[in-house]
Amino acid sequence: MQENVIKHTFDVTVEQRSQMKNQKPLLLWFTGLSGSGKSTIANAVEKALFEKGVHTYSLDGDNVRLGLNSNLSFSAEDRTENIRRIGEVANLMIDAGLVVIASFVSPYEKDRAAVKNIVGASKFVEVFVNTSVEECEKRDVKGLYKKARAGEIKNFTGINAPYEAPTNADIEIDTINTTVVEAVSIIIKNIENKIAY
Ligand SMILES: Nc1ncnc2c1ncn2[C@@H]1O[C@H](COP(=O)(O)OS(=O)(=O)O)[C@@H](OP(=O)(O)O)[C@H]1O
Ligand SMILES: Nc1ncnc2c1ncn2[C@@H]1O[C@H](COP(=O)(O)OP(=O)(O)O)[C@@H](O)[C@H]1O
Repeated sequence: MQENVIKHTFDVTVEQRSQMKNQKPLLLWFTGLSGSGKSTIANAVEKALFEKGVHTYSLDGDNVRLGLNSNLSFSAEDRTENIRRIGEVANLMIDAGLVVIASFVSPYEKDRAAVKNIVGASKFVEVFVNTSVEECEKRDVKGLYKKARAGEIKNFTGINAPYEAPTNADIEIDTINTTVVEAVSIIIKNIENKIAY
């Protein structure tokens, strides 16, 4: 598509930036229904990493949709574009040497696979926050399930839009049987070797 654009190479490399930060960059990708616990666990993981001196940055559904992706809806096509742009942004942050924590519903398997392809499989860790629709609806943190049931939100994931659950996530967290503290410990254990310089 961009036939007249030629990639520029800079002298300071990702390896040098990584060495300076004493860490290897990584994308930790949380997927799950609205209210499943993505932001809660991602926030706790970022705090734990921050305390260990790891340079992180969090990308979160609501925040990105209020800014960078404010022109996108929740149609299947726009969700795909949402996730593609986030994958590209995460890839730039990886190039900057950061451990990126992304929390998006990301309901389509092919979109998550595309992000993995953008950043490279070795730098992608998928965390499936596995909470049933029934439980998310019971929590209804933002009152969105109530609105969706009342027909006030169309294309609401889990109610009237699909969620394709990952079949081979690197980490799966069942939030009924796993506390936030336990989830953090499972996730940190999984990634500590991957981010160690
Ligand atoms: N129709 C519909 N379906 C799902 N979610 C909806 C919808 N409308 C608004 N919201 C709110 O937007 C947040 C999800 O945005 P994402 O960018 O993560 O969605 S997606 O990955 O593009 O599917 C999601 O935030 P989280 O609750 O943090 O997941 C909701 O608060
Ligand atoms: N084990 C758990 N892990 C994560 N969240 C939990 C857990 N148990 C209860 N919750 C609650 O579920 C809600 C999840 O909301 P949130 O993190 O905003 O979800 P999401 O980002 O997936 O929309 C929060 O109110 C949180 O306190």
